[in-house]
Parts: sequence; structure tokens; C-alpha cells
Amino acid sequence: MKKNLLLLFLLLLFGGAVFAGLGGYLHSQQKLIELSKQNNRDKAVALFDNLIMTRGWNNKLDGVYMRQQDGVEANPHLKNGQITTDQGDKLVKVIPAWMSRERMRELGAGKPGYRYNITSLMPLSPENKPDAFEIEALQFFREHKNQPYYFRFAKNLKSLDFMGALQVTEECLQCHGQQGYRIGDNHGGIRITVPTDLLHAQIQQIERQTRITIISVTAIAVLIYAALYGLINALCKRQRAIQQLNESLNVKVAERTRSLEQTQKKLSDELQFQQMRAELYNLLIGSDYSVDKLKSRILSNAKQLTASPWALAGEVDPDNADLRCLFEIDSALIDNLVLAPDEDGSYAALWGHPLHTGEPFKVNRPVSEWLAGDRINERLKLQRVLSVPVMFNDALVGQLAVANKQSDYDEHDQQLLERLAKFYALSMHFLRTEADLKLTREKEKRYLREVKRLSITDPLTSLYNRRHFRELFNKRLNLAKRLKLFFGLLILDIDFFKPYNDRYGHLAGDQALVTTAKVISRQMRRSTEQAFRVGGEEFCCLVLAETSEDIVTLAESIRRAVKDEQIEHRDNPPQKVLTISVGLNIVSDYEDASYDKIYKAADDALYEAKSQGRDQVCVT
Ligand SMILES: Nc1nc2c(ncn2[C@@H]2O[C@H](COP(=O)(O)OP(=O)(O)OP(=O)(O)O)[C@@H](O)[C@H]2O)c(=O)[nH]1
Repeated sequence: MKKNLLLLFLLLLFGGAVFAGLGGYLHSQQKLIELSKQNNRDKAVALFDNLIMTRGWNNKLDGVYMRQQDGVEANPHLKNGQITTDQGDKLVKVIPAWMSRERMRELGAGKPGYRYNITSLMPLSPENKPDAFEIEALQFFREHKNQPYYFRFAKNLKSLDFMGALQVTEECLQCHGQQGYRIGDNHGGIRITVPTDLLHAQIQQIERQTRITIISVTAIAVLIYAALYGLINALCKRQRAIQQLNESLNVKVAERTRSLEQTQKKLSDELQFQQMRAELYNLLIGSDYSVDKLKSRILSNAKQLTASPWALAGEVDPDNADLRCLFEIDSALIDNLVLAPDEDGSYAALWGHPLHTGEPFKVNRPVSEWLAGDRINERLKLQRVLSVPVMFNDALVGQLAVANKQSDYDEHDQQLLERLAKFYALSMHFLRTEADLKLTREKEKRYLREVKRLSITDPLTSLYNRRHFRELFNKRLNLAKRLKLFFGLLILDIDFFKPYNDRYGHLAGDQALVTTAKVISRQMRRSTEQAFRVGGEEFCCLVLAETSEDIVTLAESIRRAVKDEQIEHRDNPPQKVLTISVGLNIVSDYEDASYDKIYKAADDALYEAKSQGRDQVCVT
């Protein structure tokens, strides 16, 4: 379009210039022709003036006489028209008109094409009758008294017809007085025809030159225009090619920029994703992690990654075969939203889609347009939704959704959300496994504690057993040594227990053992005092004390307390109640103290107590 306008403009400009040039040239040629015409006119006027001068001279002399020649008659209208000189020569009077005619004849003689005539509208002689041109000129003079000349070029410009006006003078009246002529009138004229062959030839040459010039100039103009056209076309082509190149370059640059921007966005999203994942890992391996914290972080990450104001995470209840969801919605705007399932217990439509199909769900138009009547979604007024299933080991464990991004959700958003969903699944799995593990560990601990307890406890009396006694013995001994305390070992044995069993039965015997153990335990009030059941009806106590008296006192109080229980024992004379004998060894010098030595000493003391009548404490 631009090119065409330019070419049109150039065509007009160039055409205008060519026409202006040709016009100037034609004008100058015309001027030349005019000058040439004027030259011919001047020539005719000069001839006319010559004749007028001759007439004037004759007129001034009032006619001149010349020798009469053959064929020359005297003018009958003149007075003294013919005279004879003294020498007998015959003279005739020559008047201006006659003289003019003679002069014209002389001027025209031998000059082909020249023609002279003196005439008037009312000639006296019929020979002088005017032709058409002459009539035309004479009528012109009559109408324009101040115009002395009349010209007309022949059509082929080969001759110029000229007529000069002749004013009536007094002399004219001599002949034309009777015709009503008045002095000063233009009644006649001299007609001169001048050949203008030169003018004709000149004009023909000018026309030829003009034709050649026009053709040449036009041809040159056409050639120049064609060259310009070609040049402009080529330039336009080049420009168009450059423009196309530029456009394609711009497109490529735009494409590259777009792809760079996309890559940059992907990289920045990837970086963001990695940071989020690192934070999530930290959260997972941190000491204060919780499912709530993790979900809240996942939701805020989903919003951040997809530039969405809303995020939603749903979990499939692992204990329920139906795909019931436990939803969490992160938005103050929808706090009051009731997320109850439909009557059939399912979350249909929008929320249910990924759960039912296991496929991602992406809609970039208002929910009301495609899901009219859906109670939940209508309340949410969702404009755009992207929801992906949360899968673990090919099993659907929940869904992660975002909504109402400013622009459309695309594949990139979906990929990011799917990756986050994977992490979500992994985290949830980890948390569940972790919780299970914690529970198992606690159970195990409890079990081990129980086993340990059982391993060191006597099942009948709940006192520590012999094994624990052995384990603790040296520890307590070393502690006493370190704290510089007295170490006491008490061996307590029920008196005549066999007869007790025999009389009251084994169960009663067991009960008596339990009661005795309780009594002993009650006496063990400090952390430095422990009681053990080390055999059938045999107990031990390990006691650490500031003084040996404290230990003896404790042993006595135990013995007394058992007796005070007043458990009937008929075969234990003379008390008739259940009693115990106590063998006690107190260690204060730890130089060569050992279990065997100490135990033997206490056992010896017990033997002594038994030997001395039972129900007593013996100390070694
Ligand atoms: N009921 C019951 N009896 C037990 C248990 N362990 C040991 N005995 C009994 O305790 C009795 C111990 O008797 P002996 O060692 O002969 O001594 P004693 O009859 O107590 O006589 P002294 O010790 O000399 O006073 C045995 O008859 C055992 O059967 C038990 O767990 N339950």
C-alpha cells in the first residue's frame, strides 16, 4: 500500500516535471513561431510603409509627371492629366494610387508568391474589386478606425495576407469625390501577400522537433520511471524482506524470551519447591512436628506454588472403605462453610472427582457455569479449580486442590501440585508410620519394663527376688563403702513354717508369706533399705545406716512387727503366733568384705537365733 502510494506520488511528480518541461519547451517554440510570424508581419508592414511613403511623396508633390509610355493613359478624372512640354514631349500626370500600383508591380516582379493589390469596398475600376480577404479586412478597418493593419496567415502558413488601411486624403477626392468619401475615412487599403515558406518550414521543423522531443522525453521519462519503479520495487522488496526478517526475528526473540521466561519461572518454581520440600523435611525430622503443622504447611505451599488464594487438602479415611474425606480448608472466607458429605455419604462433583477417578481435575471457568446447583461449590463461588489425587503405592489416599488463581491454571501448575501431592502422600505415610512406631516402642518399653519387673520380683510376695538381691548386693555394699555408712545384711526366716503348712495348708502358708512380706516392706521406709524374698520362707534385707544401732533397731522392729501381726501358729510354742528369726551381719570395715563372707556371717547369726529359741535377732 505504501509502495503503491510512493510510486503514484513519484509518477505524478515525475509526470508533472516532464509536462512542465515539455510545456516550457512548447511555449518557447510557440514564442519562436510567434516571433517568426511577427517578422513576416513586420516585413509586410515595411512593404506597406514603403508604398505609403511613395504615395506620400507623390501626394506631397501633388502628383508627378512622367513621360508617357506605351500603354499609359492619362487619368481622365484629373485636371491637366496630360501635358506636352515645349520640346514636344508628352507627359502624363501620375497620382499616388497609380504610382502605388506601379511600385507594387515593380516590387512583386520576379518574386513568386508576392501579391499586391490596392482596393476599396467601392472601387472605381472593376479590376480593383476586393476578394474575400480584402472585403474582410476593409470591413474590419471600417469598424476599427484606429486599427491600420489587418493580417491573416494562410492555413498552411505558407503565406501571409496583409492589408494596410488607406485613409482618404484630399487628393483622393479628386477621383472618389463623387462616391461620398470624406477625408480621414478608411475606405481602401493596400493588400500585400507575402510568401512565408520559411515560416512554414520553420514551423514544420519545430513541430518535428517537438514531436521528437516529446517522444524522446516521454520515452526517457518512461525509462526513468521504469528504472525508478524497478528500483523502488527492489527497495520495497528489500525493505519487505528486511521487515519480514525483522518480524521473524522479533517473533523468534519473543519466542525465545517467552521460553526463557518460562524456563526462569520453572527454575524459580523449582527452587521454591525445593526450598519448601527442605522446610517440610525439616518439619518432618524436627522434634515438634505434627500432622496439623504439616498439613497447614502443605496448604500454604500449594497456594504459594500456584499463586492461588485458596487451598484444600482431603484425606481418605484409612478405616473406611467408602471414599469419605476429611477436609481441611485454608481460608477465612469459607470458615463458615459446612463441609458435610452428601446424603449418600459421598463428596460428589468437584471434590469427589479426583477421589472417584484418580485423575487430576482442572477447570478454568466459574463453577456455576458447569456445575449448577452444586451446594458446596456454589457457596464457594469458585472461578477456577485445580485438584490432583494424592496417591501412595498406587492407592488413593487423598486429594490436594487449589482454587481461584487470577489467571488460568496450566500444565505447569498441575505438575507442581502433583509433585507436592506426592510429598504430601509421603509425609502422611511417614507420619502414620512414625505414629505406629511410637506406639509400638511405647508398648515394647512397657513390656520390657514388665519383664524386667517380673524378672526381679517374687510373684507371690511382690518383693524383689533372689536374682535382684544378688545384683544389688555388691552395688549397695560399694555405695555404703563410698558413703562411709554401715552396711547391714538381714536374713529373716519364718519359725516352724513347715508345721504351719502342715497344719494350715499350703495356701494359708502362701498367705502367711505374703503378710510377712508386707510387714517387712512396711518397715523399709528409706531408699537405703530394700527387702527381698530369697527362698521359700526366707527373706533378706539390705540396709545402709549411719550407725550399727540403727540397723539392729530396724531388725528388731521388723521381728516385732511380724509377731504383732498375730497370725495364729499353734505349732510355734510358746507364742502360738507366727514369728521370725533374724540373722544380722553389720559391716563397717570394707577391707576384705565380700558377699560370701557377709552372707555366711548373717546366716550363722540366723542359725544362732534359731538355736537360741527363735523369735529373736542375732548379730555377728
Ligand atoms: N506354703 C508354702 N510353703 C513353703 C513355700 N516355700 C517353702 N515352703 C515350706 O517351708 C518349709 C520350711 O521348712 P524347714 O526348712 O524345714 O524349716 P522350719 O519348719 O521353718 O523350721 P525352722 O526353720 O527350723 O524353724 C517347708 O516345709 C517348705 O515346704 C511356699 O512358697 N509356700
